[in-house]
Amino acid sequence: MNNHTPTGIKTWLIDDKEINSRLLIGSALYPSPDIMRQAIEASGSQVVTVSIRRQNPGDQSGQAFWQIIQSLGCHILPNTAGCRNAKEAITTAQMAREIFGTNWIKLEVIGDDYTLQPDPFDLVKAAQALIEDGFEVFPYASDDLVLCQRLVDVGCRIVMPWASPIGSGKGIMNPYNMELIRQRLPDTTLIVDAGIGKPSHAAQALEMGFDGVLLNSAVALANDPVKMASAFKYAIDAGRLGYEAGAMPQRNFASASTPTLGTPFWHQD
Ligand SMILES: CC(=O)[C@@H](O)[C@H](O)COP(=O)(O)O
Repeated sequence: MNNHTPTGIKTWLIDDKEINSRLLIGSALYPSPDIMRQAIEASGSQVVTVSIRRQNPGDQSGQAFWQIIQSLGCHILPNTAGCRNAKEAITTAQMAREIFGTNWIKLEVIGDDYTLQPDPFDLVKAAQALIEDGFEVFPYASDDLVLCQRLVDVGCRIVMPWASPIGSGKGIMNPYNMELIRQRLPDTTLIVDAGIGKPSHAAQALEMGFDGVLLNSAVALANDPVKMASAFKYAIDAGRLGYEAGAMPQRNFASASTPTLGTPFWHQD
């Protein structure tokens, strides 16, 4: 089977689904539903996260939005955005499963309103309960190694540490923490979720060996969301190719790239 995309990027698996793009994209904050559609198409993403608390496909108000999402043919990743404890998140996830017909859930349990930092205690509690209930849980976590490990311990096959707070656009705040999480959880699918502001931030995440990136604000709030979505597509492919190619080791000293030994050719007889 040829598992390469036209750009040379290998396909990968999320759960049992074969996916071409390593970009997962949000569906909020766009200037209009049509710009959202164009941006998602330009991004090449095949996984779109939707908030059940903000956009109910059963409501008349959400009908146009939902029709666009369905027409894209992407995998839907419902999220529990806005939930502030395990009980709310579990109930929201169960509603999402019925409405969207998927066992995938992006689990958000917010612990602090200012930073939108996840509540680590209720996050692990909710993740465990949802996994026992048959969900594929995509937990939004901070860049804390022990929290990510606990999520794996309770059965998460995917963990999504933040780069920086949601909507901040600051990129990877703590590269050391992120490198540690990648090294210590080599068998876990790790997706950087939140805080990505520029295509170079996303490329950096992929170069570090993260399996994918989930973002929303950087595209939706760009001056030209469609062009920015396209920029992220190329950046993510570049970052992944760079990771697969294996970067040269860094050195603290210079090493001439042009050898200067021997006689210049114009002095040779
Ligand atoms: C849409 C969504 O799920 C966000 O909550 C997600 O965490 C992305 O964050 P950014 O908007 O910072 O990319």
